[in-house]
Amino acid sequence: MSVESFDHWQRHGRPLYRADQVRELDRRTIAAGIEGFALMQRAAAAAWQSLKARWPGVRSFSVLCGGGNNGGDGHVLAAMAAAEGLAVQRILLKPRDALSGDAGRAADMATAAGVEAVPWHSDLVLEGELVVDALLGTGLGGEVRGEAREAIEAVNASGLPVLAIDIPSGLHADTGAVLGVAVQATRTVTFIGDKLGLHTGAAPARVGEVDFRALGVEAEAEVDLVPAAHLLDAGLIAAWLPPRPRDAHKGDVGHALVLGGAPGLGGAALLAAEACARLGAGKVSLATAPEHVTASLVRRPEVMVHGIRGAGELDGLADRADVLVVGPGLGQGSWGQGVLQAALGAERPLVVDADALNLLATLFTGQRREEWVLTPHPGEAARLLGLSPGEVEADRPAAALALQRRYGGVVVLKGAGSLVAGPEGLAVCPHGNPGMASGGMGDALSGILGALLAQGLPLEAAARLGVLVHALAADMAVRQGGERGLLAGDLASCARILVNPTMGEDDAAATR
Ligand SMILES: NC(=O)C1=CN([C@@H]2O[C@H](COP(=O)(O)OP(=O)(O)OC[C@H]3O[C@@H](n4cnc5c(N)ncnc54)[C@H](O)[C@@H]3O)[C@@H](O)[C@H]2O)[C@H](O)CC1
Ligand SMILES: [K+]
Repeated sequence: MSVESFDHWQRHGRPLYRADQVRELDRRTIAAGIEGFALMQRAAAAAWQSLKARWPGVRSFSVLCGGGNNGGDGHVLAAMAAAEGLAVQRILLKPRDALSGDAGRAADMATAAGVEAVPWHSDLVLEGELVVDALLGTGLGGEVRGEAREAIEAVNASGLPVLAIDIPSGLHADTGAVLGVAVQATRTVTFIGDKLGLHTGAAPARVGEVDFRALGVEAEAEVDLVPAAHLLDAGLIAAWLPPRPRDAHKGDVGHALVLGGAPGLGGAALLAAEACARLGAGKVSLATAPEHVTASLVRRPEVMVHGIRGAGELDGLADRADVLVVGPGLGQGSWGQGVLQAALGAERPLVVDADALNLLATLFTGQRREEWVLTPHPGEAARLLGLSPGEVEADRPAAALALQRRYGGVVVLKGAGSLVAGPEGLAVCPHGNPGMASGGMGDALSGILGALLAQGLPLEAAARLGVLVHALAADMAVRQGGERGLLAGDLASCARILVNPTMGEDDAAATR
């Protein structure tokens, strides 16, 4: 299989690789005739272009070079910048005689270009307008130790903007976990294979903007590696949205039933139902405790609200719907247990969230099915896996894949860099913001997923698209009104704009 076609990319997202896969790409490229040092020069040239694009007019910078090929990239970049008249402070973590192979050649190239080598020492002052981090790349093995740790702390303490080469030093290339300490980058330029660890875990808060540069490798190294994941981007929306027939009527575009809102917990289920309606389900029903009916109808009369004192009063509702969303405000008491039991008994695709997930981890154990989407946050994921939340966060890709293997269907592991694990593999959503860490956001996501499933999207595509739209909508809402006070309703309104590609943000502003 050659590099995935643009159409595949559009429908599945850009491929992401683990460090070992990128090394394999590297090996194949060299085997195809592009030698290692030439590759290093391509990487350095790409990094230099990226630096000038982000900081045009820069006249001086410091570059910290580690002892491996990441450092080698830094040396070659220093030589290129010096050739264009910049003042470069080239700091070596390891002396020249400790460098070998391409890294040694790179150091000699910089020396030949007249860039003095300054040995690292703990009270060194970083000079220049910005710092280039060429300390550690994909060769990082374990907690950062020794002078590398000191150097990373000095970079972060400098307050200077940072261009990270390949990956911010200290981040795990596969999991995005911080291994003791990690550089806080303004921009990360990464090569050959975009890396899974740049888009999940702690990475979204550390990498700044990711500038991926293929270096022309895919042409040389027949890429028949199965990517570790796909990066979801906005192109996916247009590729997957089902066209709406001009003569459509509400029966044609799906009926979703939201089950939740136990006594005293009415808001979450209503938020899910509202998001479901906003994202285009033809009909939305809400089965909730009787005390919430009036408030729900006042808030959202388009939703068909049914007050049920227990699952026995569902009265065929589930059979009349195309998809069930169960969990928002479900509670874990007898009302919620009965409603979940009924949902599990229905022959319908399910979106399972919140307390329904907690019940799957405690009372309804051993469940596994193909036609459902589970949407745990790290705490719910930990309960479902019998791990601690810290263990889940230490390797989010592994946790997402483990959940999918155990429970089947598709699993959305929410959090910074949400992950979607399904039969087609793993997808990562790099969008979203801390404003989403507030009540109702998860309810909105489950409603969005319900709407896309109700409109006929296949399970995994609906999950990938729903997570992407949810996060992009949150980013749009933040652009419009800031992070604090971002509400689920704001997000649902922005999500609606995103799934109507003809509408732009300014059109939407005009309709408010
Ligand atoms: N296709 C490609 O992958 C290309 C990669 N390039 C660059 O090369 C690095 C990977 O280089 P490598 O020599 O394998 O490893 P690093 O330079 O990332 O690190 C090795 C360096 O770091 C020290 N070290 C390792 N672990 C630790 C630790 N826990 N604490 C402290 N120090 C540690 C080790 O001793 C070595 O000195 C890749 O990221 C790219 O930047 C090519 O230039 C372009 C193609
Ligand atoms: K680096």
